[in-house]
Amino acid sequence: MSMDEVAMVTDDEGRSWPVGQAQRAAFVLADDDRECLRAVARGIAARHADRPSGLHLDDDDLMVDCKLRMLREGPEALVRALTQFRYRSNPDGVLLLRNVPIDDVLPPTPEQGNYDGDWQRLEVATMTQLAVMNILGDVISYADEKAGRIIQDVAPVLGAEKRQENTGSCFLELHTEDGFHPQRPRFISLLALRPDHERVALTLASGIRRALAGLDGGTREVLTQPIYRIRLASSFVGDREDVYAGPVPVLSGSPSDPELCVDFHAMTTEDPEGRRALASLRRAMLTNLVGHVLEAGDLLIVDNDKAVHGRTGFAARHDGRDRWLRRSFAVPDLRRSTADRLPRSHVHRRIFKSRIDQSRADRRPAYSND
Ligand SMILES: O=C(O)CCC(=O)C(=O)O
Ligand SMILES: [Fe+2]
Repeated sequence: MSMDEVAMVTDDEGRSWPVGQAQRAAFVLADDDRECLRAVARGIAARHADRPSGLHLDDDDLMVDCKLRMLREGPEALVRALTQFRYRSNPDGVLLLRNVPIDDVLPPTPEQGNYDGDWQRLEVATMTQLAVMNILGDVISYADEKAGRIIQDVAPVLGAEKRQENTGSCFLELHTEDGFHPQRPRFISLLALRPDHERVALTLASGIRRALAGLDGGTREVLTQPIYRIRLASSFVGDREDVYAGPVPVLSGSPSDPELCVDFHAMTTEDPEGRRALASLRRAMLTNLVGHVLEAGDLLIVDNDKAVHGRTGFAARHDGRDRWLRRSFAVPDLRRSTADRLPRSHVHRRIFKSRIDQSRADRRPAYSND
């Protein structure tokens, strides 16, 4: 799509919304900076070449190395842009990096949504993403989700088309990532290895800084009340539909520049005013959408405190060349979750245990379905 073109998005209620270009917040790496970053990634990979596959990437020393090498040898303009985004965010709450290095030869898109091959076959993409995330914050993952993988795969899974999670391929409603989690990510990155065949899957985002102007004072006030509950994502609890976190407010922090935690699919409230306020917020956020069809080498960073994100539908072919993104998370301070991680691990322990698990466990999880 060109800079001027405006796409339309139809949500799952059949209403259409215009989409601006996420490219207005794009940072395009110069070719020599891309090659510089590739060399940084390969250097890190070479020093950690012996790491086995599996949960190989969950190691403090690897994260230390990523940060150090990026600061010492990475492209200065990129480190500057990432650091500024960390401090200041921007009106749309997204930063699109383009011309990011990835591996020349890619394995087939994983059919079951998880890449189980050797990480070394994706060493450039893997270490580039970790290098970027280590400038934005402290990398974290969640044991409940995709087995706690530090880098997760986002690919369409046969039979999951209608799911409101990243294995699906229907319209994915706007959401804060893991808004129900006590240590939800501050930043999410989505690095594209392959776009969808027809290049119609628009990754969408909308920033609260823009949407706030569309909300009257009364609505803002209601949204700051802790009256909302969020259903835990199916990626955490499987088919259970009755596990909720909260109550929480939708808006918090500075009244003029608030933080946002919302999910237009999984959030509910019993309060009628609260429901009206949520509907107004959804309209305001859909009025301020930006979107981008992620191409190979595009890395979209979402500020998960300032923006919601989602995706339009697309058709998967299951031919090994379907859309394939890789995702990772960062929090501002890993130490906040010390009690919930093993020493030197960046994987947060499970927050959900089924009733059967609980009868075996001594310690209560943060949420349960009791
Ligand atoms: O597929 C996309 O573009 C976004 C998926 C998503 O919301 C996620 O993986 O968190
Ligand atoms: Fe998401």
